[in-house]
Amino acid sequence: MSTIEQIAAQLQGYDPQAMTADGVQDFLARLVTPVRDVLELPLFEALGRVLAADVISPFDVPPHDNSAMDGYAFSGSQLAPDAALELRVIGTALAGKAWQGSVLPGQCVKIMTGAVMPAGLDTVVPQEFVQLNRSGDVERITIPVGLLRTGDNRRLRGEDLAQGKAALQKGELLTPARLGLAASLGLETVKTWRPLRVAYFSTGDEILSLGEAPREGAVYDSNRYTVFGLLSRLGCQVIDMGVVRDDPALLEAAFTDAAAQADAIITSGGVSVGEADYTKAMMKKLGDVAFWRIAMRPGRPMAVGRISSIKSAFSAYPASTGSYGKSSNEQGAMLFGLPGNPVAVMVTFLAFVRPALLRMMGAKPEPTLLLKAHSTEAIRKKPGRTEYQRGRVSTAPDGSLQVKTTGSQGSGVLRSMAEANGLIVLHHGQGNVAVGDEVDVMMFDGAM
Ligand SMILES: Nc1nc2c(c(=O)[nH]1)N[C@H]1C(S)=C(S)[C@@H](COP(=O)(O)OP(=O)(O)OC[C@H]3O[C@@H](n4cnc5c(N)ncnc54)[C@H](O)[C@@H]3O)O[C@H]1N2
Ligand code: MOO
Repeated sequence: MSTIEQIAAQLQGYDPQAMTADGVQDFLARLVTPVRDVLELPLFEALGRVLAADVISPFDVPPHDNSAMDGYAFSGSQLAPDAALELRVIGTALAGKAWQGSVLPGQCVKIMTGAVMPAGLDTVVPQEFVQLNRSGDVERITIPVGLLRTGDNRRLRGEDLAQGKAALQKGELLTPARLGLAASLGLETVKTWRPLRVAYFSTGDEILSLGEAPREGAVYDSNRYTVFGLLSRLGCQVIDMGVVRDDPALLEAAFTDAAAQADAIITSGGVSVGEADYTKAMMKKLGDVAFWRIAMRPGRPMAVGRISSIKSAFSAYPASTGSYGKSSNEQGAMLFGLPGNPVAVMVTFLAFVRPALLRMMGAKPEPTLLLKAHSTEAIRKKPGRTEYQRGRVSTAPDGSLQVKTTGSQGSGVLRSMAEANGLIVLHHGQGNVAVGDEVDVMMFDGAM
């Protein structure tokens, strides 16, 4: 049994001609396998990579008890419930330099934010809370009654992170905050999974590459540019293979070449029922591929599977950024055969390909965050399919979120996609939307 057949057999009621959006996600989650090669990267090169191992804190953070305020450190056991506390100031503790000496009852030390707490002291009174009395060289403070409790304004050693504990976990994407956290532990490098290499090409005789003269019935290729952008935002290494004509020999060369170098291949076009389409036939010949009709709009037809990596003698398509060697995927490269229509490409990428690639990158799977916004207009929707409508979320005068579609929802209309900041997700069972109804929105956020 092929892998596709095996997964199909595990799923109840699998029907390639009637897939739901949820069913596609479930299938893909079973089909993809994560990369295995680990790279140890300096922090400046690790942004957007996925951790291949927990980051263990080599010490307590903060390393000492320290003050959270500019003020006076003292022993809180002297606080009385019914009397102000008067203390004599015997020195100053600066940040970066521990204060030496012992502090007796009735004494305190002026302290700066971040400075190490002097031995035996556990409480800090912020300077604006005290009354300062000076007589000659002697400084005294009075702390009003009822203002503080023992331990106030002191940050405890190990309060952020305890030595030996995981500060970051395997499978987490390295965000700016996580890079900062790793740096705060003094770590110069982190272990990450190697980046994914993704090859993509557009198919169709009517597709022009930029620089070609316009001709009747032909359109400029936009899909390679949107796919390039979406992949780059994900931190993938992209391999642009151009436009491939609807010719069996050219298609075979493109697929086998892509499979030999990439972890995944993304194509657009040729997955519907058009007559002069060799694309589907070639996918079938070279791989283990399912052809789906998905109950969704846009993005109805899609092909998914693996293309076996027959080694080509040489590659005409070197990786455009860096090189981490050949694909190590013995099972062949994942294939995502997206429909040709420009918006269908982007929607199927965001809904299905992106989560699948994140899994391949070794990232911990996280459900897509949907936020709720009130629709400013009525939207017609038939139950029985998932619709992704291009919309713009904004803040309503009452401070709540509202969303409006950005015009024509035709699956070739990129302008309304370019104006949108998210996709309104009208779920499978959902019907018409009335003005003011709450709808779910998948925000583009960092994805595009
Ligand atoms: N009888 C049926 N016809 C169609 C069906 C169907 O179910 N039954 N599905 C429709 C849907 S939905 C879509 S989407 C398309 C998908 O067809 P293909 O994947 O075979 O794509 P093409 O026919 O090659 O192209 C569709 C459309 O998109 C334009 N295109 C293609 N590639 C690019 C590109 N790289 N840059 C810009 N534009 C591109 C192409 O010119 C066509 O206009 O099939 C429907 N038909
Ligand atoms: O749904 Mo097709 O994928 O409309 O353009």
